[in-house]
Amino acid sequence: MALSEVNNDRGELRILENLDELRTDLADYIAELSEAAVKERGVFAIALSGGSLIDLMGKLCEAPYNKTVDWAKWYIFWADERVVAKNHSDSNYKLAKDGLLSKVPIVPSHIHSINDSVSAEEAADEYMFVIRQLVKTRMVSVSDISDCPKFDLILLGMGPDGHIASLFPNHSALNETDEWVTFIIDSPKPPPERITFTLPVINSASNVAMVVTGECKAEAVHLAIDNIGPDCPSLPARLVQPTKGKLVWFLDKPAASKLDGLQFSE
Ligand SMILES: O=C1O[C@H](COP(=O)(O)O)[C@@H](O)[C@H](O)[C@H]1O
Repeated sequence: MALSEVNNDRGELRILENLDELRTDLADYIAELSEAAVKERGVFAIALSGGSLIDLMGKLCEAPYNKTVDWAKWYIFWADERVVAKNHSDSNYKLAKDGLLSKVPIVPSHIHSINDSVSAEEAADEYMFVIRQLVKTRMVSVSDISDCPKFDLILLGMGPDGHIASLFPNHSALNETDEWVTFIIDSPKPPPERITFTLPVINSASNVAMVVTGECKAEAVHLAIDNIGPDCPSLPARLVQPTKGKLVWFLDKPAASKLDGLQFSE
């Protein structure tokens, strides 16, 4: 069972005993949001990240979720992507395809991955154009405050440096407010060329889940969540603040180990 609490404006914290419990809680959460979105809008627009997230979503490929989730109503996007061939081991698309999308009955035309045969800049522009068309047809909702797409759920991981999607600490992409998707060619973590949702898009989502595990991320979790006063660095993860949507953190105990005021009994 999750140790769950609300930490002021930093969202709901769900701290799970171990990775198995986290996987189950995350699958339940995604399945519930999918059901609610399909009931309300007829579709579920979900944006994935790469990294450890896909493995942590693995329970969705198993019973009961593989049978109970309305996969035909899912529209898949990526919060960030590395600009490499789709069959490259660095591709977030390949990771999701191998670990999830090939194991459940998602409609292939609902999978909106980037064009991997153009430059990072062109890939970002094309991807934004695709999202714009889907906003027009309301497959993706629109935020009434920002005019940004309002995804039903954006799933984010976080690096030990506090980066989310491909928004890295102190990078100018963090300041991009005009575009929905931007590109970088100097990622501090390889590969260097990436496209990424911008903060306004992330913060316009109906739901944002931060899925973070492992002790190497404990310090970044503390800096992203705790009230650390005026010296608070502008850690990308701390800038995830959905305007009207709901933010939930899924943490295992090692990732949560440096949070203020939490004590775990052995
Ligand atoms: O490079 C990336 O890293 C982050 C974090 O990955 P993780 O393996 O530490 O969970 C990931 O969320 C992002 O999508 C990816 O491109």
